[in-house]
Amino acid sequence: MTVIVLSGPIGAGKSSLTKILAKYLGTKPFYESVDNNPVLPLFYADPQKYAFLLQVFFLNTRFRSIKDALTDDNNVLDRSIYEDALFFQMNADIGRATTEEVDTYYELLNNMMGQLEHMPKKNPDLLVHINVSYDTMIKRIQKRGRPYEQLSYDATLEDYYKRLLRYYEPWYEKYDYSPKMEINGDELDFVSNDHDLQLVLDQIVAKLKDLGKLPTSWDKPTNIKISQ
Ligand SMILES: Nc1ncnc2c1ncn2[C@@H]1O[C@H](COP(=O)(O)OP(=O)(O)OP(=O)(O)O)[C@@H](O)[C@H]1O
Ligand SMILES: Nc1nc(=O)c2ncn([C@H]3C[C@H](O)[C@@H](CO)O3)c2[nH]1
Repeated sequence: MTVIVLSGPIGAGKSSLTKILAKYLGTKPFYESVDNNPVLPLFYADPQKYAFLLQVFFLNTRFRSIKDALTDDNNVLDRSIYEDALFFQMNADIGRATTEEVDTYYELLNNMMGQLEHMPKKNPDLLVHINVSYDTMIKRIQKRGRPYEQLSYDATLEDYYKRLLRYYEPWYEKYDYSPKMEINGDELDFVSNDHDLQLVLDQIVAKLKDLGKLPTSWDKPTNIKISQ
């Protein structure tokens, strides 16, 4: 039984890999609230006003997802509570939260993280982090086409996205809730290239076997087409 959490910048491929991994390993995917998130378009239209509200929205859904996942013990999460503060701190650092909002946010987050310590399973089994460069990130954002994420919608998004990428490296180094591994999302096109996809899956399966989370005899499923 495994809980795998994915991480990585916007458009890195987390949702795509979550779907594939869940199918491949026979586990249940949990997706981030994006298309059903009423605050996200408000945030992009007026980040100053909505940064705190958006964070509380995400934090709440991520808390629910990680609790459910740690209970089910058979899940893949496309982003998780462990990444929440990265976004909020970055927004706070560029002046999008008051001191009171920052204090309230961290109290709430610490409270929630404290609750997780009382779960029978306390941590995920593996973090899979997808690294991408700025150019790849922008290409993927364009490919997916959410209007409010485009640079043409707001030219300051270039700085926002570049800044976000800079926050990921120290975040990954510091992350210690579980074993972790990185995927090169620039070089490996696991969405449209079956060879690359198999390479990524082989890396993840090898890591899970190393960790004793998959039996060494585990073999890839033969009855599903993973790229669909
Ligand atoms: N490795 C890849 N190669 C080619 N295209 C990719 C790759 N990963 C993702 N894509 C494409 O990039 C777009 C964004 O991917 P996806 O939604 O999986 O990213 P995400 O990390 O979940 O994004 P977000 O953080 O915004 O939720 C999609 O159109 C997807 O098909
Ligand atoms: N401010 C903020 N805080 C978060 O925790 C967070 N998580 C995701 N996002 C934004 C990025 C993509 O546009 C979109 C999908 O990832 O949602 C966030 N934005």
